[in-house]
Amino acid sequence: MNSTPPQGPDLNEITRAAEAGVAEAQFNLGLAWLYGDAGRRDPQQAWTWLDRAHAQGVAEARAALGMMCLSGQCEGREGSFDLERAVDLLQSAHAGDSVEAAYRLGTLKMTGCGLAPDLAGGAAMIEEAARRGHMLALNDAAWCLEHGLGLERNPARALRAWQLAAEAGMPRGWFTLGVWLMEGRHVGKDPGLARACLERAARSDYPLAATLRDSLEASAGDAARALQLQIDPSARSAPPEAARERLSESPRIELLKEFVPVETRAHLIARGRPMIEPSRVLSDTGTIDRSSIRTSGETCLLPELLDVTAWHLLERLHDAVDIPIHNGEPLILLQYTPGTEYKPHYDYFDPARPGSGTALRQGGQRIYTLLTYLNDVDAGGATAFPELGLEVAPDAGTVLVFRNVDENGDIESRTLHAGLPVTAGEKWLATRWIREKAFIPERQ
Ligand SMILES: O=C(O)CCC(=O)C(=O)O
Ligand SMILES: [Fe+2]
Repeated sequence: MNSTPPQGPDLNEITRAAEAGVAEAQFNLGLAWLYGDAGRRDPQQAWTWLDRAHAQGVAEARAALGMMCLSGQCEGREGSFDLERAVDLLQSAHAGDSVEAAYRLGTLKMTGCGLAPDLAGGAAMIEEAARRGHMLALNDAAWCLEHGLGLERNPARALRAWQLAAEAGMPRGWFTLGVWLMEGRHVGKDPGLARACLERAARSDYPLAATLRDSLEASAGDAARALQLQIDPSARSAPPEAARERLSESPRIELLKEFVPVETRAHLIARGRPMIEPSRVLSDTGTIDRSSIRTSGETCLLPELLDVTAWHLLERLHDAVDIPIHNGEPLILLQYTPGTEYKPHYDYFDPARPGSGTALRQGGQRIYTLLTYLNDVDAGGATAFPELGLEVAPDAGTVLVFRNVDENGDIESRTLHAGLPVTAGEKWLATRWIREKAFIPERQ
């Protein structure tokens, strides 16, 4: 899926070629329908044309069909997921040399989704895709090299990978270089140069880039110099250690401060932003509907679509509460704009409530809630526990952890909580709800 989908006037020509049986045109037309460049999005058309290209041996079309199965558009039907078929299609595409398939299989292997978990094997495939110019793979490979995930930790190679990403125009590359220079991590501290790199990221509207840039007083340097940076062995090598703070013994509530680095936070906002839809809540009848209780926007990062950075955060969150990663519901990204809120509610499923049955069958009770604050909010947006007289400020990088059940596993009504209205700016939050058993969603 590296080629650019056709736009506007070209489309008629491509459609004619596709209808005449030209495989490459069928592939491009499929992508155009998939991403909406054909005027409107139509997964059915996308599937049809990609499938024809696939029948003619286009490996990247096979990879695109695999991606459709992963993202709930199998056979062009919305809401239809098929992990097994996705993996089959991706493996066959990879055998046919698809770069997209190498990248996606790499992430599935690393995260153990649909394939046996294999950190080193997954990282090797991601590196292969990065070497062949796959942009997302370049970012993920850099992350693996910096953090020693599946690849040997190597800041010098990570720096080179971020430089390549920046050079290729990826704002995440500029952002990371800016953060390293700002913190003096792996490279010498240089606020002027950091400002210039963050400015490049901010110009592409990369999340948090403008805020960080504005926090730097020094005059701007020339961002291009960041592409020649070398590792400085005397510089700091890692982000600061997180600190735990207990806010309540019973129910158990604690903060993990400075737990989530700014690159992860910006990346999650960047992933969430294009997919945000109005939030919904579980009703008494078991349906999931829009409601005045919860007026934020949200999206969910399905496990099949996790990238290495998002997955790495989940691993660390689950380690912090010592519960296996498969007990987690998919990560939810929430966006609150001024005036929006999440009114007082419980995260647990009350067994006495008629709508709870289906939810409880999918992995049991929600024993933990982990809320990660992704940005600093200009005003408002605290998380409040009215029964406990407690308010938690949404400090960027902090994780709020609370247990929704007591020592006996019974629901704990004092965990009643609310996301208070945001009064200025935006609030971005990542919510991870963790079940008592492995979470097995009910979906086709
Ligand atoms: O926005 C908040 O602070 C609370 C969010 C929340 O309660 C939830 O996502 O379950
Ligand atoms: Fe909640």
